[in-house]
Amino acid sequence: MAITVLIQLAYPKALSYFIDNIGVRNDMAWFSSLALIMLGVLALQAVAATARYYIFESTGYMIVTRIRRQLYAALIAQPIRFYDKHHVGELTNRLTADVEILHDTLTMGMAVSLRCLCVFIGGVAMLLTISPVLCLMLVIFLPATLFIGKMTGKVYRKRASLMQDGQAECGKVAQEHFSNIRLVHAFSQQRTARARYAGATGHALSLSVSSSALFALFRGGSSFLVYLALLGTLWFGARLIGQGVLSVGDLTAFILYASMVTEAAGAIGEFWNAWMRTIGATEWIFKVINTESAQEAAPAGDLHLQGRLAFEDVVFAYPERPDTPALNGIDFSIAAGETIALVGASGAGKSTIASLILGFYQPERGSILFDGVDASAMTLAGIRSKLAIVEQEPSLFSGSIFENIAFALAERDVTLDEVKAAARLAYAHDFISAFPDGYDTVVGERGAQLSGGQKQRIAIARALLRDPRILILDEATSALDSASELQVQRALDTLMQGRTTIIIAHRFSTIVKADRILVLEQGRLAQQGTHAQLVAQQDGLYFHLMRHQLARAGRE
Ligand SMILES: Nc1ncnc2c1ncn2[C@@H]1O[C@H](COP(=O)(O)OP(=O)(O)OP(=O)(O)O)[C@@H](O)[C@H]1O
Repeated sequence: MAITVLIQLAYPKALSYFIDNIGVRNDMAWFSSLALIMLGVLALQAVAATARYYIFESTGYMIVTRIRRQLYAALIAQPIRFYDKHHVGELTNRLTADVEILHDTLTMGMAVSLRCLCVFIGGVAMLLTISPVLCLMLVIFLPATLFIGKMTGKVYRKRASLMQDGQAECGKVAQEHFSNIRLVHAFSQQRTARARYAGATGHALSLSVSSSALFALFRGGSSFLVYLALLGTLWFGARLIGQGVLSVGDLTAFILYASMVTEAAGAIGEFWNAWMRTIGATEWIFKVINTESAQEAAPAGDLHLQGRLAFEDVVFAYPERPDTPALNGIDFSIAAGETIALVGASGAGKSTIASLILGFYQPERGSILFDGVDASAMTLAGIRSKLAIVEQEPSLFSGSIFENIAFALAERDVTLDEVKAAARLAYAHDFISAFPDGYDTVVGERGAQLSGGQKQRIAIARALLRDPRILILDEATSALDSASELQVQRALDTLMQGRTTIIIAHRFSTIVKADRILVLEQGRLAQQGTHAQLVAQQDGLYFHLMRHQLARAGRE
């Protein structure tokens, strides 16, 4: 950068020397060698500019990648309540678009403004050496340009933050419709989807357009001031030449330096605006990176659990609905190896109990105990290393079947033999082996290339590989065909053997088989006992629920 700036600054002076000697020297060979020297210098400048461009661009990419990784790590570490507030589409947009803004500012913006600052300082020094009197002309206009830049910069910063929020909203709307594309088509909601996206992009557009108006005003105003300054210099310079104080070459050099300096001042002002825009747009990123939860979670440690679990007077409300407790004074204990069915109407709090066991949220009051020890006295990673969940709609990643099963163990590499052993126990080995690529079969996004029963058996194999002490099963409400159902049930029976199991149960057969049933009603524990004990209480909620379920089964 130093080379390019020095050459840029030397150029008008050389030109002035050239012009003033045209009339004095009449030696073509001298002119030719001077022109050759200038050509060489210009070539050197081109090489230096290329190197500068490369260094800034590549450094910018490295910084942006680093920030993107830090943001991703911070997002992944955020507690589940963060994801209740922020939509996936919004977050992916922040990860790409917001971070990208940094790249432009950090690369060309930074390179240009640093160069401009050097050119500005050097140019002012050259102007002063040529004619301090003429400099007065510029002194009147420069502060005005800088002032405009500073004022607009402040407004930009606020606007940029709003603009990025608008873009994030667009990402959220798009992602929501893409991920529910089957539903959108099935309900012929393409037009609504288009309208919602048009609404979101329209809002983002109006924010961008009003920012462009501000930018245009800044550009127009500062370029008017620049030309006004040059015109004044020309007028005043002509008078100085008439008085014999200044040569034509000096005035030419002065004008070149003056335009260099004003251009540099304008570019610095523009960079200032861009910088403010970047700060505004990236405020959110750094806020997330610096949150406490973004810090590395405590390691799992070597926790030994038998699998006893207890809730003691647990009260909990979701952060989004602080005034409506989802659980209210829940009290129960489960012995190691016991199978518990959680039953209750929709919204009674079954999934919330599972979320609290998994440490997705912390109780507001009361405690959760593992083997008699309060969960708050253990590390979350330690507790989770002893837990596994099989979801209602098993989540699979778009990688291979091997990767999806091996996902169970984050802390160490898993061998193919271990994965195969888990798949065999989950009755999944046969169908996996029947695929041409076996365990390397790619399952498609969210496991789209597998049947419901196959996905469930892969999820069961994953849980088996984890070898948990406590197992949480969210029973699928949608029925599989009977052959598939049988295989899934056999796989589940293997998985549950010797483990404490909490089932969010929907099927009669599962509920009846459980060692104990916890009946929930609007966040409270209404009843608990075995099936036989509970059906005996004919005025109880369980009796009512079962009658309802059996009547429905009869109708089906
Ligand atoms: N993330 C959330 N934010 C705010 N409220 C929530 C959230 N998840 C659930 N709730 C509310 O908490 C209450 C208990 O919900 P929960 O999902 O535990 O019920 P459930 O018994 O599992 O229901 P279902 O059988 O329908 O899955 C409900 O009133 C529900 O609306």
